[in-house]
Amino acid sequence: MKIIDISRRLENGMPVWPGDTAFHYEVSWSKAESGSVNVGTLTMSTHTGTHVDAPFHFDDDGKKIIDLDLELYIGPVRVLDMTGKESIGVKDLEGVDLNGMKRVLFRTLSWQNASEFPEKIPHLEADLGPFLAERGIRLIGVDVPSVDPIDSKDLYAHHGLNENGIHILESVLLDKVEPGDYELIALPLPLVEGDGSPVRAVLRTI
Ligand SMILES: N[C@@H](CC(=O)c1ccccc1NC=O)C(=O)O
Ligand SMILES: [Zn+2]
Ligand SMILES: [Zn+2]
Repeated sequence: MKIIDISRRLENGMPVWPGDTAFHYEVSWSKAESGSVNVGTLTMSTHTGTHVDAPFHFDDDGKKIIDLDLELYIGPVRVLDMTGKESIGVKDLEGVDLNGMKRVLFRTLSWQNASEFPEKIPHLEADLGPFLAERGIRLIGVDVPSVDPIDSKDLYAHHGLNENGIHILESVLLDKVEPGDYELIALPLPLVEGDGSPVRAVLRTI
């Protein structure tokens, strides 16, 4: 059994959503000062790097991170090849076997330069929510920072998935992952007020 880390590295200077808080880590209390330990301070947006969205991110009445069912974030997942697509919809999933799967990851490989925030990403189409829900999917993950276009304000895909009970994992790193079946572990932090949370996402070969 092998563990594949599909998390983006969290480091100063890393790309973040345009206009959002930059990621910053520093040792704020050094061993020289404290006499015993280095202690760090983090400043970051909840949508930094590999992260999950809580429905509260796009719905004032939606669930917060602490309310999410952890069962969703651990278990069998199918990685599907979606390379070369401008958007992903039902048309791309016809004939794809999702039998018994609760979790799916779309591997678009469209975010080529990891040190820069992408200008254009493949988005999910509105027809996907009902289609995936009917087939039992509860969690969807993408290797780009959003399931909607970067400049979207209506966030159709976010809402459409949420209305169908499907949760969202964003900015996983699938460059070294072959399509197929794995076990996913991607647990959010216990953020009581959180609209999103960074996760350490891994795949285990089965
Ligand atoms: N929907 C995107 C994030 C997003 O839209 C966003 C993230 C940080 C700061 C501003 C954002 N959107 C502003 O319109 C996401 O779920 O990660
Ligand atoms: Zn997000
Ligand atoms: Zn999102």
